[in-house]
Amino acid sequence: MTQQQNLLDLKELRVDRGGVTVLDIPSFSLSENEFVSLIGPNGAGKSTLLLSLLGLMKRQTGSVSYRGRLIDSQADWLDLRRRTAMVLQEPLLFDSTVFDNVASGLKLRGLGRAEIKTRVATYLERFNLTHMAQRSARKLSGGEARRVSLARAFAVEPEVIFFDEPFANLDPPTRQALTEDMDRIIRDRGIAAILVTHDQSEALRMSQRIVVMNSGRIVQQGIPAAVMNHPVNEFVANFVGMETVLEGEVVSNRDQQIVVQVAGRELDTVGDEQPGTQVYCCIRPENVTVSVSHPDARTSARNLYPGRVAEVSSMGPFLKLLLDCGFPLTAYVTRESFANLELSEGKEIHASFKATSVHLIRRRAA
Ligand SMILES: Nc1ncnc2c1ncn2[C@@H]1O[C@H](COP(=O)(O)OP(=O)(O)OP(=O)(O)O)[C@@H](O)[C@H]1O
Repeated sequence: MTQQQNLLDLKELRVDRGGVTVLDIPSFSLSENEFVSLIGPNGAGKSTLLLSLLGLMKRQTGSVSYRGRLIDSQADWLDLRRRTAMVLQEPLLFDSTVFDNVASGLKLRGLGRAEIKTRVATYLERFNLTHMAQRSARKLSGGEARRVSLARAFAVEPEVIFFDEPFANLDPPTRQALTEDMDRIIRDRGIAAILVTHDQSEALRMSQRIVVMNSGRIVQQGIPAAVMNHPVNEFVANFVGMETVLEGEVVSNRDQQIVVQVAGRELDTVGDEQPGTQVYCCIRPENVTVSVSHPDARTSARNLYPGRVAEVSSMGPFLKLLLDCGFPLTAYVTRESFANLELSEGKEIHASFKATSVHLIRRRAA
């Protein structure tokens, strides 16, 4: 794979608000075509980081470079903002038609009337808004208004796009439809993106990299499966919820009975995904059963793997077992089961879980 050029590079950023340091980031970068999600609890500094990357936040220290060039004048910041677009949780539409709202960024950038008309028509169509072009933006539902704000952002054909919880409070089907539309355009046009989200499924589905923030700092970043399966500390482990997340590829689908290939093994699950689809298989630790002998073949669990206990750690009333079954798998057992089964690190076991316990999330190709 060729080395991708960094689009954005941020160095030594410190932001103080009300005498308190709310952001302290030694470095952060975004590559060409990359999709990064920022996750973290309320107040972690995610929105402040987005605003800082665009020079929209007063900072104590820090520099931003774009395509290797330091941004060091007001004209440079304006040029950077012209190449980017931002979508916020609030659609912030002005009191005019849907068409005018989508056209607004293009007028600001000085495009001619004919070009604006064509461009707006293209993006209204891509976001399924053509039939409401002349509707008042004031009379839209929450989901429609978000669609308009997305169309407006994409219409300027940005090189980088920033999303600050653009789908919060939308019902799951609307959210799913919007993320799919957005994902398609991002891939088609090779746009780099940073998404702030509280929805980890969304972060998994969309991103090539997840950045976990807490108290103004980046505490971990990496490919989604690495962050989910190998949290660097207790904070990240608690925050990401400790589900097992495995990268795989669907190899067959017969009447929605799906087989996914994961690290050379086959996993049975259910769903609509077709062969060739890249997916994450998410398995909650409470759905994994551990036994020391081969369990009765008549169990309803479709997935059964020999393995061994790689690591044991305490989780209050439970013990958390990290199992090595050729792929990592996390399971919870009670202290009583742990003693009865005479489990210990290194012990050989069988792990099983039902096909219906595997939650599939489509994954962006690397
Ligand atoms: N105007 C302000 N004055 C003082 N402190 C502020 C101000 N705005 C934000 N902060 C503080 O900066 C920190 C980072 O806030 P920020 O909004 O970036 O967090 P976030 O991770 O985006 O949170 P959320 O998930 O709640 O949107 C928080 O501690 C917040 O209280």
